[in-house]
Amino acid sequence: MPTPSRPLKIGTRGSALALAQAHETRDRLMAAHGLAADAFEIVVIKTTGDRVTDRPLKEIGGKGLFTREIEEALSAGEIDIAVHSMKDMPTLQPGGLIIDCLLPREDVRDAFVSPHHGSIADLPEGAVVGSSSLRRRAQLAHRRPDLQLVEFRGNVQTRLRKLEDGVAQATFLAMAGLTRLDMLHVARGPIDPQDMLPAVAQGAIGIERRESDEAMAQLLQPIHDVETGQRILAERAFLSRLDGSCQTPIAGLAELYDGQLILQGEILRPDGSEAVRGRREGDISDGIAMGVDLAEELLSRAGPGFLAE
Ligand SMILES: NCc1[nH]cc(CCC(=O)O)c1CC(=O)O
Repeated sequence: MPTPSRPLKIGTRGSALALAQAHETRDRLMAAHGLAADAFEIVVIKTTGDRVTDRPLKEIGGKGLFTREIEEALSAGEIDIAVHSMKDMPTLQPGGLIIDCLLPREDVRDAFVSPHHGSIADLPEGAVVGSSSLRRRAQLAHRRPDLQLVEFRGNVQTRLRKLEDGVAQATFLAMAGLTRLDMLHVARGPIDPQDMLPAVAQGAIGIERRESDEAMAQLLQPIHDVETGQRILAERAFLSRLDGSCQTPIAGLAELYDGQLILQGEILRPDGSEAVRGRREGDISDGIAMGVDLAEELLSRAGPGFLAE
């Protein structure tokens, strides 16, 4: 347990969104345990993904671009917990580390952002759309093959400036990130998940700890959201069976209705020429099996080589 002489160290990236997520985690821990802010220290860690901003993410390659340095600090005991966007997390954590605490999930949807157009359907033929997300690029190309796609990296402010400068007519951002940054006003609105199925774990914050750290497990337990955990488990089982890397356009969303789990998944060719989509419905306790099963169905319908572009 944190004491005034030894604050609990929360590791995070330094982006505005990452800091908002670290603060949300700290605030929930403060409320759950009646602790003051000075019982915590937020430790900002620069990752490879933060350092290299001039190249598309897929060129830098490798898993955990935004997480490796943070996990190294956690393993070394330099921090006590790490706060992550689950969307950016590889399906397997390094030995000795575990994520078994998920905060209540935010809006899972993507947002359409554009200065002059209200929706994807409103975009004129041949319009330029900026996105560095392989999934969003493939989904958009599938639906609107006439549009032109350009790489769009950088933080929210950078991307908005590019829109103002006319580099592109539209882009996409996660509703969750905009909400947490109090920037929902920049969005035209959310995109229905049936039109653009979100990334696996979009909108979910996960808290990683050392597996051996029982005191931390107890401290985190009251802020864990069980339903979010069940949904993320099914989505990540789906992703894991697809061996999803950041080179592959994959979307997945689990929702709970009346104690039933509904899982939707989609894989696409990077150029959007083909999309394969499926759905499973079952008992909440079968989430992992449903994820694996849906992945296998999509793989077999897609045929060999679909994901290896
Ligand atoms: N890959 C970057 C990233 N990781 C998590 C979010 C948004 C917040 C979330 O989905 O939890 C974003 C930005 C975006 O997609 O707009």
